[in-house]
Amino acid sequence: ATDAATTGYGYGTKGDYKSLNTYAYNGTYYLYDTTKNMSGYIGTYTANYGNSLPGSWSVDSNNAFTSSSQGADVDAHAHAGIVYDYFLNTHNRNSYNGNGASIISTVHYGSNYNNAFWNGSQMVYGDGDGSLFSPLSGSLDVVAHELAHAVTEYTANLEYRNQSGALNESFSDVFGYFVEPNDWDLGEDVYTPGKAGDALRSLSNPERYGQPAHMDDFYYTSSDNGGVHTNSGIPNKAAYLTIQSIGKTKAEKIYYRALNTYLSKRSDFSDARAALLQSTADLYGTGSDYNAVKNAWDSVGVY
Ligand SMILES: Cc1cccc(C(=O)O)c1OC(=O)C1CC1
Ligand SMILES: [Zn+2]
Repeated sequence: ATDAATTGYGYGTKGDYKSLNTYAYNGTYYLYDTTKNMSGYIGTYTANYGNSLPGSWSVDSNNAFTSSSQGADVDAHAHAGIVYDYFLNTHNRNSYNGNGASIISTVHYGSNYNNAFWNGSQMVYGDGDGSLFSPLSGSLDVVAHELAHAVTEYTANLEYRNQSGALNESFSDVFGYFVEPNDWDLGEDVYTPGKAGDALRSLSNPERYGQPAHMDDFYYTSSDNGGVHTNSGIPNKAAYLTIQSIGKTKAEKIYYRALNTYLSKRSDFSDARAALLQSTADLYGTGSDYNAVKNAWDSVGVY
């Protein structure tokens, strides 16, 4: 059989041209990227609107993934490659397990499914219902958010409930910003396609989308695993203040070091403050950067 790594192209869900790392096998082209220095590969599949995973390979007959139904596939594949490159180039981490594990994405999951998630083995994206969300792989910060859940699982493994769960969510939102730092919003590219200027969450103004930005407003609830998508506003605000003070380059190093070196499954907000202060001291000493991190967590009422 003739088979080889190829370069194809396609249009994302926004109609934007994207070059794609594909693979030719027996005259069919696959969203199968073997160009990275991984023991595995980056592969994109489609659930064909069903619920079985990973589903079937996303393929094309002429290496041009240009049909409208392929937009989500194109975005998931291209964005996964960008996020892989970010963790390797910025943090010297080879994939989510640090050892080149395959990055698998499945798109067209379910019907009008307004969610995206890491299921412990792979990323899964719904197409959205066209009102609340457009296909969720269309947003780079969403893909980074999901892959960051995998990184967290293989590092601190923050338990997905209460404060440790809100930290889990916050680290995913913060790495979503680090990968796509052109705004403080999360999911804005796929959230409410019919309405401009809004987002799923905001790091700079969590309150804008119903999240607390201070411990005084911590939301005690049994829903959403103890409000993990709500209370993440508090560490998110601290991250925003930190990045504004010490800059993205230093901030992303202390966030990665805290997650990879100091945090563990039951860590709470106070542990995150301590872990980020220790990471700052390790990397940059206890001068102005250290005081900026301290002030950020003081500002959100976490000591
Ligand atoms: C849209 C959505 C629904 C439920 C869970 C998640 C989740 O992955 O926690 C989710 O994705 C996000 O939050 C990403 C950032 C937009
Ligand atoms: Zn999440």
